[in-house]
Amino acid sequence: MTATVFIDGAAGTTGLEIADRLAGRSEFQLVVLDEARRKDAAARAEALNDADFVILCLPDDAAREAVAMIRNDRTRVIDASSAHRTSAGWTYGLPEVIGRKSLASAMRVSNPGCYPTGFIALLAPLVRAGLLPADWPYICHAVSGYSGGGKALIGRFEEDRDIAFRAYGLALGHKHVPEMQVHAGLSISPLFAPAVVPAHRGMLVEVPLQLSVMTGAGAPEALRAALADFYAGSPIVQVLDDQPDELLLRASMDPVDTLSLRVFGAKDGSQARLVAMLDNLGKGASGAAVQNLNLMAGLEETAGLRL
Ligand SMILES: NC(=O)C1=CN([C@@H]2O[C@H](COP(=O)(O)OP(=O)(O)OC[C@H]3O[C@@H](n4cnc5c(N)ncnc54)[C@H](OP(=O)(O)O)[C@@H]3O)[C@@H](O)[C@H]2O)C=CC1
Ligand SMILES: CC(=O)N[C@@H](CCC(=O)OP(=O)(O)O)C(=O)O
Repeated sequence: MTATVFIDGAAGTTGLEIADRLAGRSEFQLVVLDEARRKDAAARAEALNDADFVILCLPDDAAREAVAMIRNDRTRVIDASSAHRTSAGWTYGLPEVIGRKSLASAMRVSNPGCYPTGFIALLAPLVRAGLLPADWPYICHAVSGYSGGGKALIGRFEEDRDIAFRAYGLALGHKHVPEMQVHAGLSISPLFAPAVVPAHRGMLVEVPLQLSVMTGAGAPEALRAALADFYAGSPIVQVLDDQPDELLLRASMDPVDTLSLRVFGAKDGSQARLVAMLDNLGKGASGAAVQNLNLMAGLEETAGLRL
């Protein structure tokens, strides 16, 4: 049977990439509101209540409003915004970490933030395994392509070609910090230092570790082996054991829905750098939404993905 899918916010950056990944899929029929009606509350309420699946690709407040407009107990929701990522009653849509079975019956799924996807994928398995402490003040550095900020940031970077690097979140308390703490299983809020580079897509998320002063922490090789073991068999998350001298984000990067994890270690084992690379619009947003939709619909999780 064909399930109907309504993307609320379909004209935005994430919505368009989800529609790309669903194009040609016979299992789903996309419901599209034309330009004149896509922000019309009555038209949206009707589409939200008629669809089998709704994917919210909206700013947080509009996502909360959309959820409130659903007046039935049948429509299943994937919210790409950060409105519900630590909310009770919502399943966090990182299947590799929370378990694929949780997605199968979930009615409300919160798609992870792009940066938290890398951070949580690196830390959650290691904290769970006792190879890294839960009570540690972790720091996360990250750089993102400008599409991570949606239409507004794309417009800004495409207008001002002179921006070479944009450090932001300088007031601390970035909106991703709560989900990073909760879903990595940390008792201390991590310090998050994000930046944007003049590339459309792609991101690198790093957690540097002073292992020698972290009581009970595993050696870099043990951390790498534990991640490889945890993600063994995943078609999407790859744990690489190459040790390149540099990691490059390319401005010409094509869309991709994989997530690559690496552990770099000092020769004496005293320090390590955990590094995740992903496409903010792939596993960081639209690819993850389609993976979650597949699992919710009981389909192969990689259907339609760019692997
Ligand atoms: N970009 C990324 O890499 C990621 C984005 N996300 C999240 O996904 C969500 C969408 O982000 P993104 O696609 O980047 O943002 P965009 O700004 O590119 O798109 C948002 C879309 O929502 C539309 N919109 C805003 N308010 C309403 C409303 N009340 N009713 C209907 N449509 C509305 C906008 O309309 P208009 O076109 O008129 O402005 C726009 O088309 C956000 O919550 C974002 O934080 C999550 C992970 C990564
Ligand atoms: C480069 C950039 O601006 N990135 C966005 C995060 C993108 C993302 O993960 O989306 P959510 O807002 O849904 O969490 C930011 O830092 O706010």
